Order: sequence, then C-alpha cells, then structure tokens
Amino acid sequence: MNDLAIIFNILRRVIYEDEKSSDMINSYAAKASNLSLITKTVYGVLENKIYIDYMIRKLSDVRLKKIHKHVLLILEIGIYNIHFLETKDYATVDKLVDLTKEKNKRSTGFVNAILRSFIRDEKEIAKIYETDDIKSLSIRYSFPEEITKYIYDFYGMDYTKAYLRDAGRIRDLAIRVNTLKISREDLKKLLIKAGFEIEDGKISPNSLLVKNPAGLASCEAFKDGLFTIQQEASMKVVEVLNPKENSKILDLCAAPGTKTTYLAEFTKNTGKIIANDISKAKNKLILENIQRLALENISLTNYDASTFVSAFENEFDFCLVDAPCSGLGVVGRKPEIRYNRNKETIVRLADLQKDILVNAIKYVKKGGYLVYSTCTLGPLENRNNFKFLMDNKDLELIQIDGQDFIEYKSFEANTDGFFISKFRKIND
Ligand SMILES: C[S@@+](CC[C@H](N)C(=O)[O-])C[C@H]1O[C@@H](n2cnc3c(N)ncnc32)[C@H](O)[C@@H]1O
Repeated sequence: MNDLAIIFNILRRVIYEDEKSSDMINSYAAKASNLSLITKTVYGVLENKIYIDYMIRKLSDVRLKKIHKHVLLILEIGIYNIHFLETKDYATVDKLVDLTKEKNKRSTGFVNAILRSFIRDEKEIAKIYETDDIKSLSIRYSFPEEITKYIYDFYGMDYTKAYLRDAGRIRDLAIRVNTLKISREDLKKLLIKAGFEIEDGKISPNSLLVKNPAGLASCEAFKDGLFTIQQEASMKVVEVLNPKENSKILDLCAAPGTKTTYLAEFTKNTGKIIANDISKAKNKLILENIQRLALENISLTNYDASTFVSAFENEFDFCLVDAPCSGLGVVGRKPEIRYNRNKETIVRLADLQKDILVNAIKYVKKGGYLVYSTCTLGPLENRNNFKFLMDNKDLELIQIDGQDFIEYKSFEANTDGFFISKFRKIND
C-alpha cells in the first residue's frame, strides 16, 4: 500500500467511521514510507476540511452531497496537496486519478477535471466571498458555523479569532516525570542524551517539554515508566486537587488514567484510589498505565457516574470529576473533534456533567475536596456547571492561584484549553 492509499484509508476511517486520527496514524505507522508527510496530510485535511469543501463547491457542477464520499475524499486530499503543500505538479494529480480508478472508476474524469481546473484557477477559487463574519471565519478556519457562533457569542470576536487561528498550531509536547522513579533533572539529562531537545515545563514542577517528540513513546525511558505523556494543564488539575498521602481518592471519569496515575504518584503510592470509568474497554488503558508506571493502591470500577452509587456516599477525602466534555480545548491534537460537535451535543454533555457532579458531591466527606475540570471552553459546560456548584450550600469555593477558577486558553498558554475549579464540602 502506498502512502497516498494510507492517507485515504486513515481519513476514511476518521471521517466516516468515527475513529481517532492519532489511533489510525499509529495503526498504519509500520506500513508508511514517509510517516511525517502522512501525519501532516491527515491533520491538514482535517484542519481545513470546511475550507477545502468550499473550494470544491466552486469547482464542481455536481452538488457536494451528491459526490461519492470516496471521490470527495480524494478531491480533498488533492486540494490540500495543491493549495497547502504547494505540490502543484500534474504528477500529484495523476497519482490521485490512479487512486480514483481503484476506489470509484467512473469518477476518474471528474477528479482529473476538478484538480486540473483548480491548478489553473487556484487564486480565484481560494478567495472567500462571505460578508457574514461568522460564516467567513467558519470557512477560513474550518470550524462548524454553529460552534464558531457559540464561541463568538460568549467570548467576542478577538478571542474567537485567536482561538480559531491557533487551533491547528503544534504545541510543545509535555511529559510528566514519574517522580517515584526519577527526578526531573535526571530524566532531563537522560532524554537529552537520547537525542531529545528538552526544556522545563512552565506550569508544573514535574513537567518537561519535548521539542522533537518523534519516537518518544517507543524510547526505553517511556517503557521503563519514567514518564507519561501529559499536557501541563492536565497535570495542573491533579495539583489543584492536591490530595494528601494516605487519603481516599475517587477519580470518577478516569480513563485512560493520565490523571489517576498522577494521583498515585502525587500521593507516593500511599493513597487508596478508585478509578472509575463507564467504559470497560477504556479501563484496560488505565491498567496498562498503572502497570507501566509500577503504581499501587488503585482499584478500577465501571459505574455510570451519573447514577448514584451508595457504597461511595461520604467515603472520599478527594474527588475528581474530569468530566466527559466537548473537547474544544484539545482540537489541536484531535482536529476531527470539531466535526462531531454542535450545540445539541454540548447541551447533552453539560447536563451529563451536572448529573455526575450531583453524585460527586455526595461521595465527598465533610471537609473533603471536589475538583471539576474539563478540556473545553464555552459557557454551557464550564461556567454554568461552576455556577451550579457555587449555588450548592454544602460546598464552599476554594480559590486557585487567587482566582475563582482557571480557564487556560489554548492560544495563550502553550498547553491544552482547560477549565479547573475546586470546592470543599462543608456540610454532611
Ligand atoms: C475527559 S475523559 C477523562 C480523562 C481522564 N481523566 C484522564 O486524565 O486520563 C472523560 C471520561 O469520561 C468517561 N465517561 C463518559 N461518560 C461517563 C459516565 N456517565 N460515567 C463515567 N464515566 C464516563 C469517558 O469514557 C472518558 O474516559
């Protein structure tokens, strides 16, 4: 299978079968001859799909909805190559026409004609003629109009533009040092010796930033459990909860266990941690992480956290609700997320978060702490649920670094967009 066919297969599975881009790229890595170009093209098409489709609409007599999905995908890969990678040679077109012969033979002439006329007329076709600001931003940055408007309505134009402009930027990859096994300084030296370019993290004292991360997850230090790949904002969630040694901790939405394992490292393997997630399949990932990092005292459960579990009532000193959310703070790493989100899904997620929080409050002992976090932005999730917690008479707000909550902006903080808030339970 050549690289173009690999790109086609990955995108088909991400766009039409709901697979994750990173998982798909990993699963084809062994077959690839130029993995970095495959990665760039897959992310590039996903990050620019709405804009690319806008251009295809201008070029095609056939309505977009009527174009066979495999043919549309080939056109999207073609336009991305020509416009963004500037491979304006007809050899690229010929390769895509060959791919069309395999996938949908009768459309070869159509694909050939569209791509050639794009090369001829690229400048004009690429212009966006939209007077409505939201529509124009939605096309230019390939964000669904409804989500663009949702962000704009709450944060205003400057924020929206900065957020959209930045969404595809590659951030430094952060790692969390497993301080039970090695110090930050020693891990830094070891990774530099292995050829990685390393800087200290800016938010967490246990974090390092890796400037050239290719091969990181297959290096010996990773296999030996000396570190975990985790963005600094995500680490901050655990640091805000600040669980004490020998305490009882509940991580209600735990998979794949990035924060659970930090909770265990943070409490030096002394706490009693319950890591819960609704997904049995994902619990396997938590287990793999626990084993790789040689952690102890973590039990796994599989409850739906929106349903009350009486065995948990008033049991925990610390409870983390790292809630299922719309993920708008992590679109840089998961570009496909934006196409699965609309207002309705956001409302549904916000309601689910609230149901989970109602139970979480009951699970915390008097004097215990609750952290509510998400990797998203927007008022329906973060702010409305924060207000719901503020209004609860059994809770008092604990400020974080002098603020009521933290909302990391992905375009400012060189980390994922995250919302973090903390409360103490003051009544039974
Ligand atoms: C943001 S992720 C958690 C990430 C995790 N805390 C970490 O740092 O690795 C949200 C998780 O919530 C889980 N989830 C979704 N609905 C749930 C529910 N009703 N009850 C429990 N877990 C749920 C998902 O399976 C997903 O793993």
